[in-house]
Amino acid sequence: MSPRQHPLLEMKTKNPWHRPLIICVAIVFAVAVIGMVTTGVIQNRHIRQKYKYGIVLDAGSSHTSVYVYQWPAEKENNTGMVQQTHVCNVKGKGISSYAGSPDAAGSALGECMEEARSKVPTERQKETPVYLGATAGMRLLRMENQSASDQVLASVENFLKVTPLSYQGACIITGQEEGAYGWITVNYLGDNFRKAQRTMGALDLGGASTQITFVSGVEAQSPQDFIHFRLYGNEYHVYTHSFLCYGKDQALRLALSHRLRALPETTNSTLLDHCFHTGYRKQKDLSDVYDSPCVSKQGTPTGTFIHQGAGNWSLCHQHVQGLFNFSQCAKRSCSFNGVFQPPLQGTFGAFSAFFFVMNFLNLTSGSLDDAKQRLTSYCSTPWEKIQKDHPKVKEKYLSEYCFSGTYILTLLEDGYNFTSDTWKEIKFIKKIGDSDAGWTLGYMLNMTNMIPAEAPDRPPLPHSGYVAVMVLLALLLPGLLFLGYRLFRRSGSASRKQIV
Ligand SMILES: Nc1ncnc2c1ncn2[C@@H]1O[C@H](COP(=O)(O)OP(=O)(O)O)[C@@H](O)[C@H]1O
Ligand SMILES: [Ca+2]
Repeated sequence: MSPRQHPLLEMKTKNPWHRPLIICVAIVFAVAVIGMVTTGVIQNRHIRQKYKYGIVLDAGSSHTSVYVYQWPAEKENNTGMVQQTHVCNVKGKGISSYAGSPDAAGSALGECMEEARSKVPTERQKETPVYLGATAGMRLLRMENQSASDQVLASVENFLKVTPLSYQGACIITGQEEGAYGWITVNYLGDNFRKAQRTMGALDLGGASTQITFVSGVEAQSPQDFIHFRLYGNEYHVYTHSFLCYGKDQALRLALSHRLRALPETTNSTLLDHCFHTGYRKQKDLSDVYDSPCVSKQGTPTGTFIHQGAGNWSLCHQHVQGLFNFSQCAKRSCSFNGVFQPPLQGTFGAFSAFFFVMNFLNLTSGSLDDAKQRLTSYCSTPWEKIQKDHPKVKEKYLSEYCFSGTYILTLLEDGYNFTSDTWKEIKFIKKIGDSDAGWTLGYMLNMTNMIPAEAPDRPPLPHSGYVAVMVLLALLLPGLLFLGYRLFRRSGSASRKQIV
């Protein structure tokens, strides 16, 4: 008998699981899966593309840099999310050099501000905060001439106020803030706060001041040198000290003034300098040395002198040591000039001029003894050869690297008390990831309240993980249904066969 003729089989082939129905169900499932996958992907991309922006101007003693930061709008309290996307170095000197023509200080920022603005999408510009922080150059100008410093600040303020960005203020930050924000930057970028892991100390060397900042377990001897932070639910007891006049440019002036004192007061006398290369010879203005509150002077020395190199590292080292006072220390332990410093603890990130100089001299790795040996040979290299070997390096920097390298070794070893053993704990760094190490990022994080005192509540899965799980489930579900259907069919046809 043919199956067609069997009445029971006739009934089976007409059950609700007909082919058209299966096709319909399959289409609906396929559409649902495509819908879920698309939603997941679009949702994810949407979040990744929505950024917020912030701009910080670092008005240093030697020059101004404009930093642009960006972070995903919905993740601003997650550490590691803020990144530097652009930096622009303003042409010319630092804003404090405009003391004689304050009106020009603001407009000098024009090109870089335009460049920075172009990095921010137009629709975000109105809400993008702009901060200007001035450091030691302006601290010195304020000490010398408060009204000139006020006028320079007013000039940059007037300029920044009229940009389409959200101007938040221009101020001279304290040395303590400069140190603390540098420390926040390196530890934020290292993700040390969120992971509650050991923090890294921060060493910043500028032209007019230098900062040392690290976590210390020692009780505060001088409370003004300690700051307390509560970040992501953890407590940090941080020592920080800023030495005004101990940036490398002011230290060089101080060193020159010490040597000049020993010279006869006739004009154009020759100053033999062991921190400069043999063959280096330049006529300089005395005012270039003395025009600073960091250098003590009697009267206002005018005229010129001949600055002549005599490249000898150990004599230069001795001379540089003379810039520090190591004898007086009324506290338990000191760095120099009677300033309390607890024992060094942990690793240190050394940036800004610490990095520029040590990187140029190829001294970012190796031991302290190696560094001294290499510097000895570098300082004794004739100026002519140095120039020939580095034709593209700015002459001012090039002529000063022997002094700057010697100053850095002396500051770190004799000043801050690093030893041959602890030398390896110093990492000379320029950037962490894409962001420069420096105080600006920490400053912006603080001003925008982007580091919470308590760890934010987090969903158990990161967003990408959540999307991945959802997509996986969406793909698995129809597969399982199809499998179930096949099993159901198979058992159905088995029972039909039995009936047949
Ligand atoms: N390529 C370089 N080589 C050597 N020194 C550099 C280089 N670039 C910048 N510097 C120095 O880094 C220092 C930066 O200091 P700056 O931030 O302007 O001052 P401060 O922080 O004291 O206000 C200056 O002494 C500047 O000359
Ligand atoms: Ca600086």
